[in-house]
Amino acid sequence: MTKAAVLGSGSWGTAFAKVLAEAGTDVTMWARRAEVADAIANTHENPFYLPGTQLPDSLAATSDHVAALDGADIVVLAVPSQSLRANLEGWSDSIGKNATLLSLAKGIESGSLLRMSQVITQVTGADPSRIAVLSGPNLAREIAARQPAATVIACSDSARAIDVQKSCATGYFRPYTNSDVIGCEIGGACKNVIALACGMASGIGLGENTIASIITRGLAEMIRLGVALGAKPATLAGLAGVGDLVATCSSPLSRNRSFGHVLGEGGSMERAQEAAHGQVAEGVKSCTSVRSLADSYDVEMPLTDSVHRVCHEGMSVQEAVGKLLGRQTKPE
Ligand SMILES: NC(=O)C1=CN([C@@H]2O[C@H](COP(=O)(O)OP(=O)(O)OC[C@H]3O[C@@H](n4cnc5c(N)ncnc54)[C@H](O)[C@@H]3O)[C@@H](O)[C@H]2O)C=CC1
Ligand SMILES: O=C(CO)COP(=O)(O)O
Repeated sequence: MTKAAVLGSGSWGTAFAKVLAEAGTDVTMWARRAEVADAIANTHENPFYLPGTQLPDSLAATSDHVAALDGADIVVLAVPSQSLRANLEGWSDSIGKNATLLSLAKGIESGSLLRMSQVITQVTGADPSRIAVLSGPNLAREIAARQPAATVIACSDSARAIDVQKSCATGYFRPYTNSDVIGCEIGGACKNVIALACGMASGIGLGENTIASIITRGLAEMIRLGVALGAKPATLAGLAGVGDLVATCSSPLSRNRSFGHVLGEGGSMERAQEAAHGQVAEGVKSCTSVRSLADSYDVEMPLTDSVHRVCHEGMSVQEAVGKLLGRQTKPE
């Protein structure tokens, strides 16, 4: 039986641990706070991040990372992007030498501008062939309710991708393998930024034409950056690109879209943060790192730049809209 450790017990870590357990994998979750681990282990619910969802009895939980990692074939990294490095530094020595490291995080590290798989290689020294990424239209609450969805598992080693695929395939969760790690990571990080833009647009009362235009031009930005970094355009036309963009930009369940909506309504960053109830909206930090990454490759990303200006330079959403539409006209 495949054994997995899920490190991070937020909404996606918990929902994905449930998927793994329901696919027949032996799963132990790690939570930073003992009260979260205790609640999962004793009440089979995570009242802090996924209230109301019954978790499988077989799902174990602990706040001791050494115990969670003991014998794990698959190590699922389910903490937010900006805290992955610091966490991994503490976990690295306890990770099995042949374990597959599966990243769930959708962001680009601030400062270093590294993708999550690159952070993992840097901290653990693991060969890139051991690192996999899972990304797709996977809003945690819908997956927890067993609503059908598909996803992508990207790994340069196809045998490992297939092992991970088998560990999480269920009657409602359909993972596809892909060898394009860069494409999946860029899709996941960029769609959060574009979802913030869609939320901002809906917050100031704009309708579906605007949202569709942002999604489509956001996709163009994502493809430009991805291709510059070595991604395949087909990956970004798939579940980890278009698929996740559509889900995140359209759903009120998205934390990024909701965060942008509050800003569009005229709320402050602090108000938007409060409304997120302690959950992460990755695009708020990644808009800056994606923008810097794009700059360093001479890639134009005007929507991403506008999201950065609204979030971090005090530009109003109205001003950002005016600036975007005032740009020189050009061919599609
Ligand atoms: N929630 C969702 O629907 C989905 C989320 N993701 C991605 O998964 C990643 C994790 O997101 P969620 O589980 O949704 O986040 P969350 O905000 O629900 O929970 C974050 C988890 O990380 C922990 N955490 C926060 N800062 C930490 C730190 N410094 N050290 C250790 N643990 C820390 C929290 O205690 C919590 O357990 C993010 O990159 C997100 O973009 C991907 C797909 C779906
Ligand atoms: O990544 C997600 C869906 O695929 C979740 O998006 P949010 O982080 O915006 O909720």
